[in-house]
Amino acid sequence: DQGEVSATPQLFDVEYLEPVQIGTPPQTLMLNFDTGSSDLWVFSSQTPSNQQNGQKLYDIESSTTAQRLDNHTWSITYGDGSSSAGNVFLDTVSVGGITVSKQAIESATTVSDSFTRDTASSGLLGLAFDSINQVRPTKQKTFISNALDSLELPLFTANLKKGKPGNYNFGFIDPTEFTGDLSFVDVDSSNGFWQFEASGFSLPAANSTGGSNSTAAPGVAVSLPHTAIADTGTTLMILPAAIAEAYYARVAGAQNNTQNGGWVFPCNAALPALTLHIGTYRAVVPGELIKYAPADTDSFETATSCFGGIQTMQGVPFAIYGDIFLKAQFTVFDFDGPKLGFAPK
Ligand SMILES: O[C@H]1CN[C@@H](c2nc(-c3ccc(C(F)(F)F)cc3)no2)C1
Repeated sequence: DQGEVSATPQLFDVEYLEPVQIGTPPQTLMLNFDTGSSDLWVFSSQTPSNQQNGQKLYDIESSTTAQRLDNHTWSITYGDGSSSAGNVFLDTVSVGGITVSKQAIESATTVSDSFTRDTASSGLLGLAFDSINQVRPTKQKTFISNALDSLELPLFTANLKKGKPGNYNFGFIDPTEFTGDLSFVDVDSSNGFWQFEASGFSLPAANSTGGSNSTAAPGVAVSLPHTAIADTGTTLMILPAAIAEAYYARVAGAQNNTQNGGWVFPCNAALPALTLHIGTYRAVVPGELIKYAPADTDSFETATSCFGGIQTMQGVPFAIYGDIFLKAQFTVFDFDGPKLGFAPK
C-alpha cells in the first residue's frame, strides 16, 4: 500500500495536525504526528470534561471494534514538560488509506494544562521506534511499525511547509516533492529516536549582500560534531550553544534573554541562512524560517521583537532538528537501515 495525508500548520506553525480515522464506523481525529515519540494517544470519552476544551473525542463506546487491553496503562511526559496518561484499547486505525486493525490506542484519563489549551489537537501519533513506547506492562507498537509489512517501501516522508499545508507520505517517495538528489545518513535507533550525527555548520560570508533568505554560497565552515534527532513534534531547532551564539552574532540586536525564554531580535533584522552539515549534505535553513514568531505582541504587524527559530536548551543530550529545519528539507524516515534521507525542496 501507499498513503498520503495533509499536514496542516496551526498558528505560527507551532505544530502540524493530520487526520486519522479510528474505530468502526470511522471517527476522524486531528492528531499531531511526532517522530520524537512512540505513543498514539487521544482525548476520549474517558478524558475528564474539566480537562477538555472542545477537542474532538475518540468515543470508545460507539466503536464496534474497540477492545479494552485489560490491565495496561500508559503515562508520558514530553520535552516541554507537558504530560498525559490513561488506559489502552485496540481498534482499527487508518492514515491516508493505510489501515491497521488492532492498533493500540491510548485513551487519556488525564492530560496536562497545555494539552487542554491546545484546542485543535485530539492527541499525538508517535512515529519513533517501538522501544520507547510507554504502555506498561507490555509495550505496544506504533502505527507505522504495525503498517510496515503492508507498505511498498518501509518508510514514510515528511514535507512540512511554512504557513500552509504540507503532507506525510507512507510507503513511497514522491520525487515531485523535492529537488536534486536525496542524501542519506545512518540512524542510531538505540535511544528510540531518529538519531544521527551532524558534523558542523556554515554561515554566509560576512559581507554577502544576500537578503534574509539568501542561500548565497555559505562562508566559512565550522567543524562542530554533534548528535541530533529529527523531531516533527518539536516546533523549533534546539542547537548546541556554539552554533546559536555564532548564528545570532550575525543578527544585529539579537539577545538571549531568559525572561523571553530564549533568543530574540528586532523583527526588522536581516537574518542569514544557516547551513547544517550532515555527511556530505548541506542543509540550508533560510533566514526567513528562523524569524519564527512575534515576541512582544501577537502579530508580526505590531511586534518589534521577534523570537528565533534557533534556540538552545540546557541538559538536552542531543540537538533537536524540529519543524523549522523540516520546513526547509524534504525528509525520508527509512526503517531499512534505519536511515534518514534529506533533500532541498
Ligand atoms: O517530547 C519530545 C518528542 N517530540 C516533541 C514533542 N512535543 C510535543 C508536544 C505536543 C503538544 C504539547 C502541548 F499541546 F502543548 F501540550 C506539548 C508537547 N509533541 O512532540 C518533544
